[in-house]
Amino acid sequence: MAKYKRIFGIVMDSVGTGSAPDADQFDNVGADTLGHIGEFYKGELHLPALQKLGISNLREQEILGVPKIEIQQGYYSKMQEISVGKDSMDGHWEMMELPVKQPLNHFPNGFPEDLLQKISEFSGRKIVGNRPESGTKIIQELGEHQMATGDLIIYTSGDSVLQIAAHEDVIPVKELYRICEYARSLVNGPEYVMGRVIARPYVGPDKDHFTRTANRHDFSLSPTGPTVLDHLQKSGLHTVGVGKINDIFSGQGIAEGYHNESNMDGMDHVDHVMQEDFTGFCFVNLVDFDAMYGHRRNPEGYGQALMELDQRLGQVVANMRDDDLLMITADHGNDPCYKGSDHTREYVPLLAYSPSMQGSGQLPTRQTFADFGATILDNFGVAGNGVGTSFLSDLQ
Ligand SMILES: O=P(O)(O)O[C@H]1O[C@H](CO)[C@@H](O)[C@H]1O
Ligand SMILES: [Mn+2]
Ligand SMILES: [Mn+2]
Repeated sequence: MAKYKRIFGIVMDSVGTGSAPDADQFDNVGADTLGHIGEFYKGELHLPALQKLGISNLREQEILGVPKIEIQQGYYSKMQEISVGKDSMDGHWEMMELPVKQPLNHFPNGFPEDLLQKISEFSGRKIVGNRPESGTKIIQELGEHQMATGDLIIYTSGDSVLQIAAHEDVIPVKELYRICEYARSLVNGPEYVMGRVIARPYVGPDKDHFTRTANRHDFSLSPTGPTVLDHLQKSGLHTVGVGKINDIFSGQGIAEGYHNESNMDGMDHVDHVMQEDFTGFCFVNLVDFDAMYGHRRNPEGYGQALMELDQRLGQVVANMRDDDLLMITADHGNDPCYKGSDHTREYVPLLAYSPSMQGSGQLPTRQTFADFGATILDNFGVAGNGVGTSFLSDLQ
């Protein structure tokens, strides 16, 4: 019989905990999402629920305002990434035992002409932008032009992403999705292989009032092999995806899915799923940390969002059943105090708690995010891709 009947895995998107040993290869030495937010708050960052779970204990240096404590609930550690990229897809796929080993295409100098021409012909629209840029900056710069001309705003970042920004009144969301689906078909290989095509709709009257909407949609590369989610589903276990999870795995291996309007909406979905009776795995992504604060280099907003989540986590912990396991982690870093506007190559936290645990303490640092998925498979006695190492027997 499974040790835990229900496993809840919550990914705090981009909440890294210090630069990874290979950060130099990404020009990210010194990045530390949690550490720098703590410093920014000068001791006023309060995360009591995460603190009890060991969020500071897992670090060499505690988060300012969140002292290390002696008795933790459950087990804590940190995980290192082996995927070649530092995007959400890399992180989540690796957690599900499918690390991304093949480098994907990046376009730091803009997309090739042939690709853009095809998108232009398909959509009947001209293309502007075509460079790596922050999504909020580029709509401020080109949004009014788009309103006047109907041109598509296409841009990228340090990740393997092709993003299309479109004002909802000028290019309806449905049309934008169709264009993105077409663009997706162009970057599935063999010539170009990209992680994600992302629809970026926004609204607003003018450049000082544009806001992006929750109609964002990610069109990911389909998983290139079976994932932990597939293995679980094939073995008759229930799988739930909350937030971006469904997009990241192209729906593969997910039986029940929820779209999040925000982090708090995501936590409402968690509360809802916690009331359901099932045997299996609920995989949750909370993207606001990344999209609203990390890429925007906004440490104040980031800290606020962490404190809001912390309150909700306190309730989750209180509502857990004895045979529930909660694991909290992240998919990459995005230090809001770092240069640029891209993700940062960092360790991610790993917190594991069940009310049935008798012990607590530190687990060895995980050499790959895949240990997360390997532990879930081990719990249900299901064979996987053999990539990670289960820490199930350490949870006592
Ligand atoms: O600046 P915005 O549009 O939020 O884009 C960011 O979001 C993408 C996906 O996380 C990243 O690759 C980065 O480009
Ligand atoms: Mn992410
Ligand atoms: Mn991101």
